[in-house]
Amino acid sequence: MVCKLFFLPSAFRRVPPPRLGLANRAPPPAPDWLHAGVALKQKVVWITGASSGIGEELAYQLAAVGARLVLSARRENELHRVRRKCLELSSLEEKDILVLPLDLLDRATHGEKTEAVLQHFGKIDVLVNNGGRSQRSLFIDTDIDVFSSLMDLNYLGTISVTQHVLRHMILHGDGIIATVSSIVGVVGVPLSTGYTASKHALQGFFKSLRAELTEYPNITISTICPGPVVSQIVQNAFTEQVDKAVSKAGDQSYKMSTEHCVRLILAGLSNRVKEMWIAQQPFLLFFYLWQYTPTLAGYITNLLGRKRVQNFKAGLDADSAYFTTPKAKTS
Ligand SMILES: NC(=O)c1ccc[n+]([C@@H]2O[C@H](COP(=O)([O-])OP(=O)(O)OC[C@H]3O[C@@H](n4cnc5c(N)ncnc54)[C@H](O)[C@@H]3O)[C@@H](O)[C@H]2O)c1
Repeated sequence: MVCKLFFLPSAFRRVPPPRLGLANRAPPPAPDWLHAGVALKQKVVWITGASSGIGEELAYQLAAVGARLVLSARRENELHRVRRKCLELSSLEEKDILVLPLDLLDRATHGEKTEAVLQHFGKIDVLVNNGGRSQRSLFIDTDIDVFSSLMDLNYLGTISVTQHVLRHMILHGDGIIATVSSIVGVVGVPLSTGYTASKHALQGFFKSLRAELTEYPNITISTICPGPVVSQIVQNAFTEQVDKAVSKAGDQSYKMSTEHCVRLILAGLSNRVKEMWIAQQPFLLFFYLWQYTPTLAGYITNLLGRKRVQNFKAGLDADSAYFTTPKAKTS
């Protein structure tokens, strides 16, 4: 049975409110039940997309609990920056953190990258499939190439690395494959049709893979579905054309802090939770509505979505438009 970890409002009342900004990142003291990350001490954890946002913060909090790390993304200099900070924050030694540049789109290299990790550490205990990009554009105005790029990166890139690592875990008989999906792996929202499709693809893929692996009870397939979290995700999102950048990332003040999200992810991973819904209200409510009352969920999403589309078309900050009257034009 798929066990979900629901982060209920009562659970949130036990931790300090999220703080904003990646710069302000010293974690507040966490209650005992969240210190479960210590179960990952000495484990070899490979994080893709470790150069910013959730992946970067995962590196810091995993280093702090003594996990040995493989840091992957495309920008090697950024990975070295993250590695230096991990060493500062922990008692890990240089050999405990491997910087391994990796492009999720370059699937031909994923086998040799996996071999490089095995050569360095001899094993992989946890793979965190975190690298990915979002989308901010209307379907009607978006090149089909953007949809292809989103699937190549978020879906095919992820399952390609997974396949190589899983072969090793099957030999070893143990491990965790954790994939950062999204709230849009469960619900549907406007302006992110291709992104939502790629995360739904991951959800379906990993549900099926989990069912294929019942002979290996010690291999855990975990999907992590965050709501909005402070990161570079909107800034890096695809738009109407593959090479067109988002003009302005918009307000992040309504999002969960990266530190808080990652602390909850570590609690889930330590307990081998198979699906995690991690969000502040009102986003958490949306998971429940889409899961249990989809007709009502669709009705509410259409009401909010209509406003979001109108704001987007008017050049306003569509992401904060759910809650506030947007003031700033995005371009
Ligand atoms: N921030 C949110 O609100 C949110 C919500 C739900 C899910 N997510 C998911 O969380 C994950 C991390 O995103 P984030 O929010 O930290 O955003 P981010 O943009 O800060 O980080 C994304 C990471 O993916 C890496 N990446 C992008 N393309 C890559 C490629 N071709 N090869 C290798 N690495 C690549 C980036 O370099 C970066 O390290 C993503 O899968 C995203 O879909 C984010």
